[in-house]
Amino acid sequence: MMKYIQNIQMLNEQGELVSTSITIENKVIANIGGEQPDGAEVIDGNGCFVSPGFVDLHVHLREPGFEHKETIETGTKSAAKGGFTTICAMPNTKPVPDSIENLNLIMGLIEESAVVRVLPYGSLTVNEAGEKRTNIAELKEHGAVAFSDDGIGIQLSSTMYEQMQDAAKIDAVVVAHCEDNSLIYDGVMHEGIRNKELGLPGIPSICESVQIARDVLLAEAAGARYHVCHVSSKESVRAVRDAKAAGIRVTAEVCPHHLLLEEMDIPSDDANWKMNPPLRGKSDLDSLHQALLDGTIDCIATDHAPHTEEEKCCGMVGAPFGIVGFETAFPLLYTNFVITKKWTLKQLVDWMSVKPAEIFDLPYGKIEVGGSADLTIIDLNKEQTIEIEKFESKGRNTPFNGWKAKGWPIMTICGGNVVYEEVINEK
Ligand SMILES: NC(=O)N[C@@H](CC(=O)O)C(=O)O
Ligand SMILES: [Zn+2]
Ligand SMILES: [Zn+2]
Repeated sequence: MMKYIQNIQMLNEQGELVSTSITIENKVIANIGGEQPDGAEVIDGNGCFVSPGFVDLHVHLREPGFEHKETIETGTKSAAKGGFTTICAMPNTKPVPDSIENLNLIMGLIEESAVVRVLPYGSLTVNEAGEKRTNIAELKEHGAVAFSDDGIGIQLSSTMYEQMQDAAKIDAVVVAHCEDNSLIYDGVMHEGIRNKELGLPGIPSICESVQIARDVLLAEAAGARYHVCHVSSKESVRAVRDAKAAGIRVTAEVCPHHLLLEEMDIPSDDANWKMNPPLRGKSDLDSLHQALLDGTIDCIATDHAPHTEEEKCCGMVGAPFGIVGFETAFPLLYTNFVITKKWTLKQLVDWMSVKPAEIFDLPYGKIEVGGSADLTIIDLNKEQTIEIEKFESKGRNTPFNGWKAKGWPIMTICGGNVVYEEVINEK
């Protein structure tokens, strides 16, 4: 089976858009810029931009165990609509992928209902309880892409250190949600200015940065590859920057919401603005931007975290942390940072596809002959208002409802298959 995508624009090495065509044969890219082969199905790109399918190292699909929030089917349809073709699913499900049996169960569910490539994490501790260590070598052999207890920080230094030592032996990446439980203080948003105005308990930045500082030293001692989840504060940025300068094998991700919003944007005690880590101050936001530009932060990850309307209805205290991210990530970042000339399109594409794939040694994230045909066709001129009612995700929990943005994916191709196609009369 052959597909020929004609009349599309691709980024070259210099970051310029050039007109080209792409031939797909079975699951791979067979040719770039070639003639239309006989018998190929023709897809007209209408002069749109073609990006490597986005790669997201940090997502929550909720199945098994929390299907009322999201399922692998709805989560991956949401990912496809957002232009993502490879997503790494965090292990805070029920059961937790902490054993071969549980990991196999999850991989079976993925096989049954995922529309894009889902690579599951294994957990670092049994049931993400922070006590008994999992056998990560065994989990890796059975398909775990990397290891994390996302949702909760690893409190005990020795647990983290010993898992890092095991990870180093098999060249696995330890991925950390950094949060010192003794520094949460029952907070629901950033400990800064806005939480005081709203009368809500705050989470200080040290809750995150202290654990990152600990972990980079542990990673150095263990010789492990260490990746920091959702960096949110300037002190955390500094800890990562210093660690990189010291030659420690650390990488880091930042989420779109932490680049777009800060604490003073929070309009009211509304749980659609509640996520972990919280939106911090303007100086933190500025520092995250600087860190992306200077390479301290390596990539962008959505931390897509769906919850139900009932769970998010009634103020910050009591609501779970998290917001959805797949269907708004690219248009928001493109509109606010590429159109405004803060970033180039190539930088954004690198941070959303090339770099994340490299961090986990994945053979995706690039458009190259012989590579997997993972492509996202994007109409950079199409302007649309974000409407939660139109989400494929079951989650409607986002602070971005009603925002206008340009740059919408109109077709997503994963492993040669069209997994999302814009319905023209959708409006
Ligand atoms: N980010 C969040 O606010 N929530 C995530 C957990 C996590 O990423 O820490 C979730 O699973 O809901
Ligand atoms: Zn987390
Ligand atoms: Zn998460």
